[in-house]
Amino acid sequence: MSLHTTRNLKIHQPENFEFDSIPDSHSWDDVHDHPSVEPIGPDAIPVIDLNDPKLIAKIGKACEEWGIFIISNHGIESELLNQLCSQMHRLFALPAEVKLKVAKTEGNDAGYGGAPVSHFFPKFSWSEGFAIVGSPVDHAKKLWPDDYSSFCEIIEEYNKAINSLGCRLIHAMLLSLGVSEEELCQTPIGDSSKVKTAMHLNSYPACTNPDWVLGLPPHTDSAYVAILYQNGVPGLQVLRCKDDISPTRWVTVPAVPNTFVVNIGDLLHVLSNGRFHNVLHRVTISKINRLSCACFFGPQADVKVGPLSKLAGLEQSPLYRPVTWPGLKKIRSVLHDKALQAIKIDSNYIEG
Ligand SMILES: C=C1C[C@]23C[C@H]1CC[C@H]2[C@@]12CCC[C@@](C)(C(=O)O1)[C@H]2[C@@H]3C(=O)O
Ligand SMILES: O=C(O)CCC(=O)C(=O)O
Ligand SMILES: [Fe+2]
Repeated sequence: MSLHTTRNLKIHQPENFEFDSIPDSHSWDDVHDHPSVEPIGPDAIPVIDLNDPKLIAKIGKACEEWGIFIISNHGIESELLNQLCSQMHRLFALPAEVKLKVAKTEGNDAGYGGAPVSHFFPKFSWSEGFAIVGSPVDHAKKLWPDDYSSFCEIIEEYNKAINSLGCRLIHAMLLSLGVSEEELCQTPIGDSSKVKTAMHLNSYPACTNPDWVLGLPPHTDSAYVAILYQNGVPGLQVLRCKDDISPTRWVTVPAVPNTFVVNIGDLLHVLSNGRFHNVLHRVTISKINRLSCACFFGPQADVKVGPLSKLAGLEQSPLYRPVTWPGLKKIRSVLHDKALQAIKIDSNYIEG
């Protein structure tokens, strides 16, 4: 079985995944750096019903204490989710040489390849990804010259549905921070015309020997927030730091049918002046193929995001300097997990 890196994309083609003993290139030394635990007792990840009368308080608490929660009763049809899943299957089942026609290129987020964050790690991730920014039509035409429209239609329909869900969630998050209905539109994030989305489709091939491989290395997302659909197979884990009861541990996020996982990214941590937790997460692998679709909500390219003046006022001084989303991604591409430290008010990092 040959292993190869394709144009430095840090991905391997699915046909190369069928080996029993894991090659050193894919075998991580630190998968078991902390124990993996189930989401029970104090580690039960909050599940929030979108129709809960106490929605705002519950979302606020989950964003502060966890940075991740599961949302039920979201109103998105399961039929649409099944269609999204079939399109993801269809995409990742294409031969490697076809997928490589839409490989990511330097400086461009969109296209087929590994996650940019994987470049900071010495080992390969057991996954392939496809990022969609704006319309996927040009890429879809290259993938399926004779039938690209079904993919584009499903992506567009899903994008609309997830956008309105995202706006409702962001609205609730801002209210929980004490921003009033009137003030919402004056914040960069409360004005939905200033929010843009990007999608990341992930495929994690089944692995016969999954104990030392990782689907995605530990990372935070750079956006405000991500909404994740998973195909019923668990794999996502979040880091919970040492507390009175337990040591630092990886908590497995359950894959509850008909729910979405919502997690806080760096920009909402900045906007909330550190109140919302930008949760560190990773993906483990199992003997079943897993598919997921992460939808990232972030500001339009020219919008600068800093701590809300309401939160960074007299009592608490602002912790971070304002940044744009591309600006933050660029700093992350150099400093990786030290990026937020670099935009702290008291840091002397100068963007190059
Ligand atoms: C719009 C985005 C958001 C990206 C970059 C670009 C497309 C791919 C996204 C991810 C997905 C996987 C984790 C991450 C950290 C990565 O490496 O690629 C994300 C990154 C970010 O959160 O910045
Ligand atoms: O597949 C998952 O569960 C998580 C994916 C993820 O973290 C990402 O795309 O940023
Ligand atoms: Fe992520």
